[in-house]
Amino acid sequence: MRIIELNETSKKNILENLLKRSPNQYEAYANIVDQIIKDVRNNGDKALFSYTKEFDKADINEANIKVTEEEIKKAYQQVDNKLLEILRKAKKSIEEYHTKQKQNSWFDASKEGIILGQKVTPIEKVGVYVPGGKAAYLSTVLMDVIPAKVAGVDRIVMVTPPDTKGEVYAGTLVAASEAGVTEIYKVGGAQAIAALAFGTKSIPKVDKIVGPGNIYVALAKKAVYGHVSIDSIAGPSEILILADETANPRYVAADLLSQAEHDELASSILVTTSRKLAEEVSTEINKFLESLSRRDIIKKSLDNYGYLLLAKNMDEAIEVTNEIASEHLEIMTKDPFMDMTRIKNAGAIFIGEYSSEPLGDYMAGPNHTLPTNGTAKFFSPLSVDDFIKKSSIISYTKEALEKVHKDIEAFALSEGLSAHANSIAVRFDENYSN
Ligand SMILES: NC(=O)c1ccc[n+]([C@@H]2O[C@H](COP(=O)([O-])OP(=O)(O)OC[C@H]3O[C@@H](n4cnc5c(N)ncnc54)[C@H](O)[C@@H]3O)[C@@H](O)[C@H]2O)c1
Ligand SMILES: N[C@H](CO)Cc1c[nH]c[nH+]1
Ligand SMILES: [Zn+2]
Repeated sequence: MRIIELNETSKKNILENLLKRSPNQYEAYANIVDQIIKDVRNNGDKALFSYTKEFDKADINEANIKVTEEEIKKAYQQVDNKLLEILRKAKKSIEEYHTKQKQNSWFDASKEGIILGQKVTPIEKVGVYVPGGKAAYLSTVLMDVIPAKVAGVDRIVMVTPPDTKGEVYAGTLVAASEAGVTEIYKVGGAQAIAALAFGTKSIPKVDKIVGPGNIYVALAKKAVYGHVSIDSIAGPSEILILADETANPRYVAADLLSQAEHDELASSILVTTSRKLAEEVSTEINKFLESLSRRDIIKKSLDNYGYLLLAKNMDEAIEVTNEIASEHLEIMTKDPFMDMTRIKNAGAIFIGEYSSEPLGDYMAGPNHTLPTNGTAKFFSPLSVDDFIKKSSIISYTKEALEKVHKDIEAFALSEGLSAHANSIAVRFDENYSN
């Protein structure tokens, strides 16, 4: 991996290169995605089955699209007990963490004659996309479904692409059942997103779609936004490690490699004040690489989007870290908690040398569906908030309204809205009494 000294030009070039990975840069795929969505909207199941045949090479029809109880039972028989135990442990910590995010309705009656409040209601029907192309994402099932359950969502509809035999990986089915999914359908890609957004004979229309996926899925979510709500548009994985001379180069190298294996488009960046550390990390990466299974993906991702960046001092290191706004940020410095207080933009922050990123992917409890491609500047991790909505509550007695009625009427008239003014005034019209 190359070592690059930070200056204005190198910073600009790196930021531009990283943004090439954004779903916003893939308009070339938009035509095919729009066509798939239109087709599913107009032709329902027929289009859905035909795209599943074309892209997933699977024969799916009305009779086999929905995963049955028998298929779930069979999946449990196929899954190792040890894995089931691990899934349950992960579920417990994800549940504990997300329960702390829960917001309650509140009512304030502290002013005479007035009750104001906020009523929290779960979204009724949610669609969860679980990727099924290049890898099985059991952990993503837990991360996307558990916050919906904690929020109190009634109906959780999961979609995931089938294999060529028309089946879904047993581990994915078990994770879905453990997490509490209501129903599972064997469809993927843009066609699955369109089906959830508009409904077909086999698949129910939902109110919101969440979950990561490839470029077709990301663009389809973007296209149906407005017909349904969506979470953020998750792009390829990212890690940035902020480290000084006290960091262990082996740990830094191992952690950079962990996200590189997700995708050729994943990005892995070290920002350090120590040239010695950068050189040692480069050596350690080469040593580890030989023993890793997804070497080809890792090499491509490191060649295109891997950087060892040398900063003049911690101020410059933190400034570029905030500018990149990485999905995952690890801090391995002398005083990582103090440095964390200066971080403004990051999806998840891992503090200290024993908080390696995969801990957050699987077990710690916080969500691993995080903002990518610099969107941590304005987006947050998937959370219970994504599965609720709020209604404002307003209740005034006659006496309370009387104190402000003249102000409201004047305010309304200043906007030229006499019917608004009238709706208040009519209640204090002395010619009529109730
Ligand atoms: N951010 C996160 O939390 C997170 C978690 C897990 C996975 N991911 C990401 O999700 C992505 C998963 O992608 P994937 O491809 O493995 O699975 P996927 O399920 O997203 O995509 C597979 C589907 O893509 C469609 N497709 C494939 N080729 C097509 C074509 N030529 N035209 C139209 N549609 C086509 C097919 O319908 C297929 O079912 C990866 O980029 C991974 O990094 C992110
Ligand atoms: N690191 C990914 C999110 O960027 C999530 C994941 C799932 N499995 C392993 N990792
Ligand atoms: Zn990961």
